[in-house]
Amino acid sequence: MKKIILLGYMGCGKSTIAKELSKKLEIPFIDLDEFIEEKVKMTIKTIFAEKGEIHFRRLEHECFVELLNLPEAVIIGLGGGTPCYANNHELLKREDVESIYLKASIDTLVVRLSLNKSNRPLIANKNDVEMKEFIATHLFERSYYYNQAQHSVVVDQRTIAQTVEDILAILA
Ligand SMILES: Nc1ncnc2c1ncn2[C@@H]1O[C@H](COP(=O)(O)OP(=O)(O)OP(=O)(O)O)[C@@H](O)[C@H]1O
Ligand SMILES: O=C(O)C1=C[C@@H](O)[C@@H](O)[C@H](O)C1
Ligand SMILES: [Mg+2]
Repeated sequence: MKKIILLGYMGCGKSTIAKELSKKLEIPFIDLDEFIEEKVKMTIKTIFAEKGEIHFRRLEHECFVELLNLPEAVIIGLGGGTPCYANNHELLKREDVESIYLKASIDTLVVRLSLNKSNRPLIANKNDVEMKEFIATHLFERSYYYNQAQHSVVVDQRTIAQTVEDILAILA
């Protein structure tokens, strides 16, 4: 069965949008970050701190493949970095998936992330000015991978409900 994959930078709204989409489509939603945390019984923050990012990226790839191999239809919300490592971006092009990039501007990301950054290890220790600089560079580096998705929707100035409608139109 087809998998619907939502991807994009931290804070673009993957988890929020996927939850709503899941209600509308009556297809279960699995958040890759949460799946990883449950599997190894550690938070992402602790995995980064104790095992390092390379270990996390390997685990993330294995878990992503495991979810793609599930027999049933599911909505998968990727981690912010998932498409950018381990050739995961190639998996976004598979025929049995619909991959959708939630495209947010730097300003949108700064607003959304400044509200809740403590659980996001890559930005947890940055002030607002450092965070904007970091996001600008990082988003530029990552855009190539995000743009490998089959579809993209701009999420700036859109409510959660509007973005869900935009995605439903793509899937129709
Ligand atoms: N229109 C909107 N669409 C989606 N999220 C929004 C919107 N407006 C505000 N938000 C908020 O943006 C924040 C980030 O959303 P969310 O946690 O879903 O992002 P994410 O892409 O899953 O991030 P991460 O990669 O860190 O898991 C949340 O606090 C959410 O409520
Ligand atoms: O953008 C990233 O590289 C990350 C995003 C989060 O979803 C987590 O997967 C982790 O904090 C790394
Ligand atoms: Mg999320």
